[in-house]
Formats: sequence, C-alpha cells, structure tokens
Amino acid sequence: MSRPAAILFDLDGTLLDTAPDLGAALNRVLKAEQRPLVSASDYTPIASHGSAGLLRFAYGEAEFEQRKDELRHKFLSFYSEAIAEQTQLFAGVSELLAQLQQQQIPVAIVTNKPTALTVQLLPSFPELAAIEVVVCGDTLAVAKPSPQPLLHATQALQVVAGDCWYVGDAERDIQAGRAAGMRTIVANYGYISAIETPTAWGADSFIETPLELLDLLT
Ligand SMILES: O=C(O)COP(=O)(O)O
Repeated sequence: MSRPAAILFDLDGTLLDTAPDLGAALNRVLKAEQRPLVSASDYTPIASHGSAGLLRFAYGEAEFEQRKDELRHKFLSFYSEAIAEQTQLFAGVSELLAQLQQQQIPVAIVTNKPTALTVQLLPSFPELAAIEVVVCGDTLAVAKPSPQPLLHATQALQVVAGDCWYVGDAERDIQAGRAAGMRTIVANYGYISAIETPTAWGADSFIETPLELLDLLT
C-alpha cells in the first residue's frame, strides 16, 4: 500500500469513544418516560448509527417512526448538555495523529454527526482540534454512505480522492470510501455489532487498534 495523499477518519467509534455519553443521553430520554434503560453492552455496538440508530433500537421501528422528531429533539438536547463527560480518544489515537503529522500526511474528519454537536465536542480534544478539515453529516445535503462528504474533504485538502484512505467502523463508511475511490480501512475496535459482518463490506484492510494504521504505511 503506497503512502496516502491524506487519511480521512470517521469520528464516533474510530477516533472518539463517544458511546458512553451517547448512551447516557439515550437513557435520560428513556428515564424521563419511565421506560427500561439500555445497558452499555447493548448501546455501544450501535453507537455509530447516531441518534436515529440508538432511538430506533430503544423504541422499536414503529414508535421511533411515529415520534422521530420529538425523540431526536429530546436526545440531542440531553446529549448536548453532557457531550464530553465520559467521551475519550481511543487509546493510541493521540500518538497516531502525532505520527501522521510528523510524516506530513494530512488528516481530515468526515462524520455523520451534525455540525452543531461536532463543533461543540472537538474543542474538548486538543489533539483533534488541530484538524482543519471537518465535514459533518449536515455540511452537504447528503451524508455517508454517499461519497460526497469524502470528496468534499479531499477538495478542501486539495488531494486526489483515489490517493486517500478512509478509516471507519461502520458499513456506511466503507461504502462511502469505496464509492469515493479510496482505500478503505475498517476500525475493528469500533462500534460493530455481533450481527454485522465487516469482512463482507469490501474493505481493503482491518485494524484492531488505531496505531495499527501505522503498520499499513510501511
Ligand atoms: O453521529 C452519527 O450519526 C455517527 O457519527 P460518525 O459518522 O462519526 O460515526
């Protein structure tokens, strides 16, 4: 694998372990309605699917569809009140980003998280705050699995998409990366549920820790 022109990263489940704060917000919504709470072992594997994925899991498809706007509004307001209480960088992310900077490999974030939450969250992590190109779920009219957010990031970085890598922990990440013509890498340490089969997503590589990405550069 030759040296990439840039490496683009998904945020939730790839750079940041956001599941505990996402799960806490979900449980605040449920608690307010005297509903049964969801355990970390249940919400963590679906945390990359955002508010819609978490609420759909807790309420079931029919009730979620019926109450979607109201539930998402409640969830987002709780999440935004306590967005960086328990969230941390995955172990090794800080060293990984420092290494990439040293090797002068540009980095960007392409997330489906809405802009308002992303800009609220990133300043809590100085290692990420230095990343200038950040494309969010509502930056464009379309989000991942569309390749457009990834292509938007490559335009901002002034690099050719086909020379870039995209690292993510969800099938939609790999779909977007493949459609953008990038090398795709599954962050296997992220939020992947037991019923998913990442080996069938068509990715080029898998990493079990963030720092394993460096092995792909050599
Ligand atoms: O919040 C979401 O919808 C998921 O965010 P991600 O794309 O960074 O995994």
